[in-house]
Amino acid sequence: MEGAKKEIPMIEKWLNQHHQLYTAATRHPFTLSIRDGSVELSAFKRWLGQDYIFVRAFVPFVASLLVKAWKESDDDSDIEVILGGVAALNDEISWFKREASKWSVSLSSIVPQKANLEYCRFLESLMSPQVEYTVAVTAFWAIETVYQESYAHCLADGSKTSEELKETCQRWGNDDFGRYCRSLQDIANRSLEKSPEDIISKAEAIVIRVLEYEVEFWNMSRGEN
Ligand SMILES: Cc1ncc(CN)c(N)n1
Repeated sequence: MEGAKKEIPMIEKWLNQHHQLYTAATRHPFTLSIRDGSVELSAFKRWLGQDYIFVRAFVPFVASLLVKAWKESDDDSDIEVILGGVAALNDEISWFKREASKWSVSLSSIVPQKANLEYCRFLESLMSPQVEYTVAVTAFWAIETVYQESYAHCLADGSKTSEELKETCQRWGNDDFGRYCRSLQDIANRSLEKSPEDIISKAEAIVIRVLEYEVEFWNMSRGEN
């Protein structure tokens, strides 16, 4: 008997179609330099300070996503997965403060760079109630996954990551964070599957923008913008 042909989930399709951009975000020269042990400490510190600012802006975005999940999702477990993300962010903020003090980075005097401000403004635009849950949860998957893929690669076979940066890589590269990102991917795929064409196109455009913003974000570590 011939079995029903299974459709390729939307996110897998996009990862194939936008492979080059996805690789630019998840195999960026900054994280590759962490992986090969050649990273400049000044670049790492620049990233650390900028990311602290980003993470603070990320919290209200995730809070808005919880509201959308509560109103629009047909699966109660979505809220639990997203709440797990909020808990991880709570830990992340404490970790940034500890890590900044370890490297003598003064978080109160960090000036957000242009790429960071633009990314935070983009996050704010996604908080609008007009942005559908499907679009926002797909953006959330992309944002979290870029860090997961990038930092997991810094710990994978053949890496020469220094001992002092391994904890940073573990934060996003660990298996639990990987499972959490796969749960977000499942949520996004399920939500996309039920969505009309215009929402699917909107979500795809947002994923492309997230990947571009992530590349620009890593670029800041070079200190050029
Ligand atoms: C820019 C950026 N993107 C993603 C993450 C992962 N929460 C982060 N901390 N910073």
